[in-house]
Amino acid sequence: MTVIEVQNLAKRYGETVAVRDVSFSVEPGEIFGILGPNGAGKTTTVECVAGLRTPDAGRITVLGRTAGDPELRTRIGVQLQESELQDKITVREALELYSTFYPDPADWRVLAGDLGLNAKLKTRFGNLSGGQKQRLSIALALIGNPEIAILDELTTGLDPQARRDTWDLISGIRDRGVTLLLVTHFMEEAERLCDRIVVIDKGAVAALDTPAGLIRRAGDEQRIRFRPSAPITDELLTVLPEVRELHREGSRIAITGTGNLLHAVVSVLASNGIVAAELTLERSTLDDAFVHLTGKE
Ligand SMILES: Nc1ncnc2c1ncn2[C@@H]1O[C@H](COP(=O)(O)OP(=O)(O)OP(=O)(O)O)[C@@H](O)[C@H]1O
Repeated sequence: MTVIEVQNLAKRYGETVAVRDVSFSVEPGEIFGILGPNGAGKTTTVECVAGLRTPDAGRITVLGRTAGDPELRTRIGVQLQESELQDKITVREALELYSTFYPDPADWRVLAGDLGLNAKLKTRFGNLSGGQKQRLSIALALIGNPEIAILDELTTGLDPQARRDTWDLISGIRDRGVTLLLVTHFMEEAERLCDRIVVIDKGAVAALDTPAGLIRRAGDEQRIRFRPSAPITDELLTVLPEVRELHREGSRIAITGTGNLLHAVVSVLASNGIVAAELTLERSTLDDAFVHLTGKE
């Protein structure tokens, strides 16, 4: 059974069209990413899935029910960008309070440990750093042992180590069978975590694919750089069908091309008795795919 089904979602705020036409479906146990430039409509989309906003048009079903159905409240964990906690509440109080909202809550002590909050249990929310607030909001999204967790900008504000720890935590949650819907700006995060990604641009779907599939769409272009051990002519390499462009950067040569570029270039050099020193190879990344699809850096 499809866990989340979004069909032709549309939502506007007054004159602003936030979501024009978005459709996607999420399978059980998937980590499904929503990627897109600022203002693309990502948060509005997940808020509609979470039942926090009512769509103007389209249909959303979650676990077989219409989004917003009160029965879904305890089955979905939501972490949104803005936390609604009061400044005076301590971390421990928040965790204990949220545990009482659910029929089968997780052990908040374990979650606090997993999210590195143990030393902060007595700290008031208002005195937490941005990263600590973020970690608490992730813990609160997971505290009800949800079947689906919706995480919006999950690692924004976290330092690189905390971000990696959170990725491990997310992978662990998926391994327990939870389906995850992630909104993210971080390409590395999307590439590392997501099984599939929908790219939303100006309120509509620009692409829906696996991270590798999106990267392929950006073109299979590669770039190699090296320093030849002896002078060579451009023609030696530009005649190769794999080579699209050759530049000289001082004593180094930079080549872009496709297919089995590295093998083709190194073979020609070797047959001419030339060694490619300081050789590097770069491939398209999800960043390239994103720019290709949305035209935005
Ligand atoms: N409550 C609101 N009232 C009016 N306009 C809104 C509201 N929330 C969002 N918008 C507008 O709707 C559009 C989509 O916003 P949304 O927050 O869904 O995009 P987003 O892709 O999540 O953006 P970001 O990456 O910046 O968080 C934007 O133009 C935004 O200004």
